Amino acid sequence: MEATDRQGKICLVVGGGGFLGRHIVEKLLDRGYEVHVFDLRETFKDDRVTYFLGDLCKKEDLLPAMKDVFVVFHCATPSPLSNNKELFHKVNCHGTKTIIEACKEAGVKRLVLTSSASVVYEGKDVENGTEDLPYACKPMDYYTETKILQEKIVLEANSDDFFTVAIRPHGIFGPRDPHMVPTTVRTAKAGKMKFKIGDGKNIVDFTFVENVVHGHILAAEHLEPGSKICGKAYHITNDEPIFFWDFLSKILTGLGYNAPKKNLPFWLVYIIAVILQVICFLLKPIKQIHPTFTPMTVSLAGTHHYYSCQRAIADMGYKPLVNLDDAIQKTVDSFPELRNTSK
Ligand SMILES: NC(=O)C1=CN([C@@H]2O[C@H](COP(=O)(O)OP(=O)(O)OC[C@H]3O[C@@H](n4cnc5c(N)ncnc54)[C@H](O)[C@@H]3O)[C@@H](O)[C@H]2O)C=CC1
Ligand SMILES: CC(C)CCC[C@@H](C)[C@H]1CC[C@H]2C3=C(CC[C@]12C)[C@@]1(C)CCC(=O)C[C@@H]1CC3
Repeated sequence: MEATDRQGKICLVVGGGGFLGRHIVEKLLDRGYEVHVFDLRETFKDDRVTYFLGDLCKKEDLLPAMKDVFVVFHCATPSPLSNNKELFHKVNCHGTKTIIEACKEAGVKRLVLTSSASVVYEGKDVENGTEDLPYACKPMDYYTETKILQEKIVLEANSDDFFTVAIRPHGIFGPRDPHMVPTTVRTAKAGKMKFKIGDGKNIVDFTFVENVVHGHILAAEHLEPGSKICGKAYHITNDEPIFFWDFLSKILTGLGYNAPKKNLPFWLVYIIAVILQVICFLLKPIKQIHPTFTPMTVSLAGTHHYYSCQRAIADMGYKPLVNLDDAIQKTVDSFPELRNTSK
């Protein structure tokens, strides 16, 4: 899309106050779009942005933000590492249906959903998985369960006059990441990162946030009547699968922490995670506990899960903008507050 074509076009980023959402906002502004943000919370101020505070589950909150909008990016979610079944179903399912209703009422024609490559993951190895893999029959957590439902809702809404596409990133990291890097450092600081889970040879995709943003904007600019991307899902990765524990070790050593050297059997850690899950379930009426080591996180740490992005390369001309080594360095440099000062 030419720069002149972008002028006057309004993009709405639902969840634009979050990690990925704010990076999408910044890149849209750089490319000359007018940008609205819709979020529960105002996490930043920018005179170029029109910020709407509200709950995406309420159509009356959404409609003012949708006036004259060219495309909606929906990247809102409750925190993926929480375990609130009701909230996940409310926001990711009911909320997404509400966004679609509001789009149609406001005359918005394009919706780009941030889905997740994890919609096909159920704790077993996925090696170079394509978008044709079936959805997970037994999702490992409520987050994944509702991301599957959400993607189905959005892709099924695609029609001759309402164009939708789902972008499936995997393992997003980068500046202002609230999940990956802070959780890794917190775990290391707690002395729980002394061991690798499994043999340390499981291969995984980690995707730099700027590459995820690039995939989203490419999709929005290809989302036209008759386009082959309409109603489809696309994996967006760095296209550089890496040993899971090599990636974490680069992040940890980059921030001055020791990388895990020894190994623990995967099955042993998994059994401990399951026992922890049962204990947390029993204690729920007394106290909400969110352990770092859950069956899901342990499985992600001990199995292969990397995906082919050939469909995005072929259909949208996607190509990662930042390679993994540069991305890791940019990320480490962006978290001075997480650096190990005790050495
Ligand atoms: N972080 C990762 O590694 C991956 C994330 N994703 C997807 O990327 C998207 C963005 O994820 P992150 O940026 O990491 O999440 P985040 O937690 O940083 O941002 C989510 C935003 O959604 C907003 N939100 C939540 N409920 C809302 C509601 N009811 N109304 C309005 N706003 C609401 C939050 O306030 C927050 O600003 C999500 O859809 C997630 O499923 C997909 C693959 C990997
Ligand atoms: C405690 C260690 C064993 C793991 C530390 C790193 C983890 C916090 C991250 C490693 C893989 C990440 C991941 C996600 C969140 C953070 C990790 C578990 C997601 C679940 C985020 C939301 C998604 O859509 C899928 C991601 C898969 C990878």
